[in-house]
Amino acid sequence: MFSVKTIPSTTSVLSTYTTFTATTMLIRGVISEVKAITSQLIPTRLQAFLLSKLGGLYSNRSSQMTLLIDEYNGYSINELYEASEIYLQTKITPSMERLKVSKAPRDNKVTVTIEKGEEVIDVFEGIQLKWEVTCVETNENHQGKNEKRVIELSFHNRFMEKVIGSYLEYVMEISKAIQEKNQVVKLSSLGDMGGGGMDGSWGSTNLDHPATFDKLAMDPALKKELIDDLDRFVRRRNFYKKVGKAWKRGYLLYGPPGTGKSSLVAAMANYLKFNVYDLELSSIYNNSDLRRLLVSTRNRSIVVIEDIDCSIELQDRQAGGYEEGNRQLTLSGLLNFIDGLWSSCGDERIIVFTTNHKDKLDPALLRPGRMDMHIHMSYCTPSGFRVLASNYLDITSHDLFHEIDQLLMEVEATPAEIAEELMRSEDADIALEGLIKFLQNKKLGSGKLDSIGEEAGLKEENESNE
Ligand SMILES: Nc1ncnc2c1ncn2[C@@H]1O[C@H](COP(=O)(O)OP(=O)(O)OP(=O)(O)O)[C@@H](O)[C@H]1O
Ligand SMILES: [Mg+2]
Repeated sequence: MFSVKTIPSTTSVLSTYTTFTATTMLIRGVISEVKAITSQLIPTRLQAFLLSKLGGLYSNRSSQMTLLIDEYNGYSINELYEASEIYLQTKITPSMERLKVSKAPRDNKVTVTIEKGEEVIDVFEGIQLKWEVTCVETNENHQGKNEKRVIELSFHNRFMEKVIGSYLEYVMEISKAIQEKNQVVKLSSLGDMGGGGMDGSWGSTNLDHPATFDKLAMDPALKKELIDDLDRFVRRRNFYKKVGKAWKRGYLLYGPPGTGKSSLVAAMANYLKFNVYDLELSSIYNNSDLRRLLVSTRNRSIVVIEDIDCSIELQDRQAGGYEEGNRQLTLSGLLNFIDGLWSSCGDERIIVFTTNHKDKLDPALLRPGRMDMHIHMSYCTPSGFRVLASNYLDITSHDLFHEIDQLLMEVEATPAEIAEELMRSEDADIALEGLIKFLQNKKLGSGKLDSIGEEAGLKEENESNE
């Protein structure tokens, strides 16, 4: 029997195991071959010497098995790495010499993680395991660095199956529970955002957006429909499996600027606790970049493409510069990834497109089944105004509400505009009067009014003109 210590370069647990078995068999094969050859050609003493050397290469090694857990798995994040990192946070002891501490804007506490070079000893069902955080140099560029972190897990090789079958599962479970407890929704964008890569990889930060469905001024029935739709979506894992559909959902948000499309995306993310990937198409040059980025997004996430009409237009203009067929980002490329490749390589994915001009969109995007729900975000209604008044002024009724309701039915004002007016004063009377003035001005189309009296007069005049 020869024992080997394999250092598989792959990070997948299953393929690690396969490599292990294959390598053992290969070495056994080589040794028996050498035995066969040496017995024919080489004197017996030399034979013994050679075999002892060759055998020693392996048999003198310890029976220790080391699994390497890479930070990246090709272009995508290695979930096992993340899980291990989080799990190791629970194993920190005062005897460690170096630890890493950090705090992200929306986190309510500091995070302590193990720094490279530190070791952690763990015991699981009687098995002793050693964790070690290391750093290796690499030719690939990850987030602007030429090194990547690797976590090593060592144990006696006879526990291989148990470690892979139960221990790593256990590590994943513990880390998931910790993540759920400290859940902070992340926003990932292209380019440099702290941890972000200038190399065109995702950089992420905590999504520091307070938007929630409660605070959103939108048609109450539509809001309810959307929340129900999201609830149904996350509940239906088995349904999607059963009908053989990828577990994803697409939403198209359309409406004028300032009606809350971006806020709605944040509200969805905060509601579901899904991370958001802000995919800016103008910084992507071709379909393969797009593919790489989409493949490296995680499960339980929302990919947002804002202003889809402009993004595609921009790409078309650039297209002139990129003549070679595949060096180009195309709408059909985008749709292919959304329908095909990307959607089948992950779970619980939501994609959101926003646009100010639904009519300008390529009909391919609007085809039934492509975006599951089209959501119209529109000008502020009286019921929307109630939500804003309660958000900004903490009031649920006021004498001036009736007049404002009337104006809102005649004037197109976005929730963003109303919100801006309501923020002008903490005094509800002043703020609401200011809002009335603003709406009346808008109704007139122009002109500045000085006093409420004049406004009332102008309003009547205006009405009689109509
Ligand atoms: N429906 C809304 N409910 C509550 N607040 C809103 C709403 N719409 C806009 N606001 C306020 O206006 C600001 C701008 O809105 P937001 O960025 O969500 O609009 P948008 O529709 O995405 O605009 P654009 O088309 O320009 O991207 C928000 O931060 C929020 O304070
Ligand atoms: Mg927006």
